[in-house]
Amino acid sequence: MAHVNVFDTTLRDGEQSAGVNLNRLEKIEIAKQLERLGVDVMEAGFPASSQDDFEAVKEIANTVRGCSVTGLARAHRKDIDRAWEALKGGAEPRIHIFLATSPIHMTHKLKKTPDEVVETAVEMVSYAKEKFPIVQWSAEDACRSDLDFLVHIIEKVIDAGASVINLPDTVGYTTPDEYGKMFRYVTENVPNIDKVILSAHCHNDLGMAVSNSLAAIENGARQIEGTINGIGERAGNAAIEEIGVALEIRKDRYDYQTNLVLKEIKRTSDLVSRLTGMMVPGNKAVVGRNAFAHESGIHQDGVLKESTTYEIITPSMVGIDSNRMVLGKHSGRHAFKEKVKEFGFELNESKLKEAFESFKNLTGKKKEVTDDDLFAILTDTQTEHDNLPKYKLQAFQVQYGSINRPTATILLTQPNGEEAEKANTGEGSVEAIYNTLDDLIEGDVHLIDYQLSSIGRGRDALAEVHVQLTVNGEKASGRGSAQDVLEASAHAFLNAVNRTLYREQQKVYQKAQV
Ligand SMILES: CC(=O)SCCNC(=O)CCNC(=O)[C@H](O)C(C)(C)COP(=O)(O)OP(=O)(O)OC[C@H]1O[C@@H](n2cnc3c(N)ncnc32)[C@H](O)[C@@H]1OP(=O)(O)O
Ligand SMILES: CC(C)C(=O)C(=O)O
Ligand SMILES: [Mg+2]
Repeated sequence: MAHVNVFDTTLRDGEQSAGVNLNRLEKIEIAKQLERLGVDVMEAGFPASSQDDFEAVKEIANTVRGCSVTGLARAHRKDIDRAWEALKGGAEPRIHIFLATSPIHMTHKLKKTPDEVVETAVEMVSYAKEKFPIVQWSAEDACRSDLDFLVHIIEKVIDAGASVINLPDTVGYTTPDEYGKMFRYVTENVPNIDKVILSAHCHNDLGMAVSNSLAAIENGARQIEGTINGIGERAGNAAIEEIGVALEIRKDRYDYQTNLVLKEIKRTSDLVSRLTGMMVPGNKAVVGRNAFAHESGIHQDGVLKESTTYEIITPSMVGIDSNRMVLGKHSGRHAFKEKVKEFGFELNESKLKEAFESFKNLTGKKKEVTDDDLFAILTDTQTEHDNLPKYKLQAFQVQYGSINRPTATILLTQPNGEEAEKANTGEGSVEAIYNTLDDLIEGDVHLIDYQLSSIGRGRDALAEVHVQLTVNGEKASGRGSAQDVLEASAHAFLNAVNRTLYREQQKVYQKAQV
């Protein structure tokens, strides 16, 4: 099995993401985590670009011992000198010099002829080699370069002392087939190519960075460059976690290994996301919030029966505790039943049906039904007495205006099964509801205490109301939850009244037993 080095450039190309600016301490924290992740080389920055970057690269080089630390430099003596000052204390000082080789870059940006570019590259690699034991040279914009020119310049820089040659797809233009062929061509045509490691560095402008990196490996690359979460210039770089997991999951096809500790992926991803402020999209491969989440009933049923039906990666492999069954509009009974069990409830068939209906009802109103919501539904269903005569809210309407007295109209099923409707007013909407319920309920009911809280957060969080009443002089408490505060208030009131009804019936039953 061939070994592929992982070269992480989160702290250099990743930091080039528009809007990202890491301070020294943040860079060091990420560097320590990259070491834990098992990368072989980390590019800590571009020392000549600023004093801050210089300090960060220096501190990382002097601290990290588990992998090689490198820094970027243009083909300029002063960039190379600065890089040496920053990196010389490292375990294995290594420099990364780049110079563009495509006609577009040479003509318009560098304003140099191809011969001048070869001359500069050779001169700078030789100069760097006087200081650094390892010199990596990159042919910037390699994919839009003339292949025979690439072969020529690569041969020269190897002779000048480069030990790693990187062929970047700087603008994310290439396809896997083309990128693979470029590596093959270079391998077959550069006479001294066996003296170096070939490296792939892909950008994601056309969404092919990971596929291109894998194609490069299959065609001779023994180092892949990328970033955590795929952050980087423009649309980003190849995501290292995706390449690492693809090599592992498809080892039937890719006979290569890396030193990556896959279990560290989740933590690394979280840390990079938090410190850079680059949020990971929910559907991002391997580390997205939904990467191990199942919402549709058929998938949930399949995964509950056998996880491999719909999961090709085990969450624990990348440091995620477990998959997630998201209960939502598309979920079915199997997953719901499982959640009921997980929460420790034992519902009989009719209660299970009732709870499932309440849940499905809620999915029509809320984007995501959270565990807290579900817990509330299940607690309500579990603690509701079956088949007992009770008051049940059928429908209600509240009219509220800043200048009118609020009015509630309520339709209720009574314990005898008949329906009754009434309307009344109050100082506020809740009081209007309670006054109306009072009119509809037999007996003397007084509200002693009312408390409102929300279950979970966000605009669509469920409301939970707890009340204390006296019903015919007896204290009773009640609880109700609903998406609407007024509906939760009505449920809580009726819940307390129904509890006193239940107590009455228990007393009658106990007397009959005696
Ligand atoms: C593909 C990549 O990701 S390359 C890395 C890109 N990263 C960055 O640019 C981030 C850090 N960069 C910086 O802080 C600044 O650009 C600096 C400090 C490096 C240079 O700043 P300035 O001196 O103001 O130059 P500026 O950035 O405007 O222009 C770049 C200059 O470098 C030259 N240049 C570009 N690449 C190279 C190279 N590989 N070797 C030598 N010179 C180069 C350009 O031709 C231009 O030269 P000119 O001034 O003679 O026209
Ligand atoms: C500096 C080089 C390697 C680079 O980032 C690129 O070409 O994308
Ligand atoms: Mg790049």
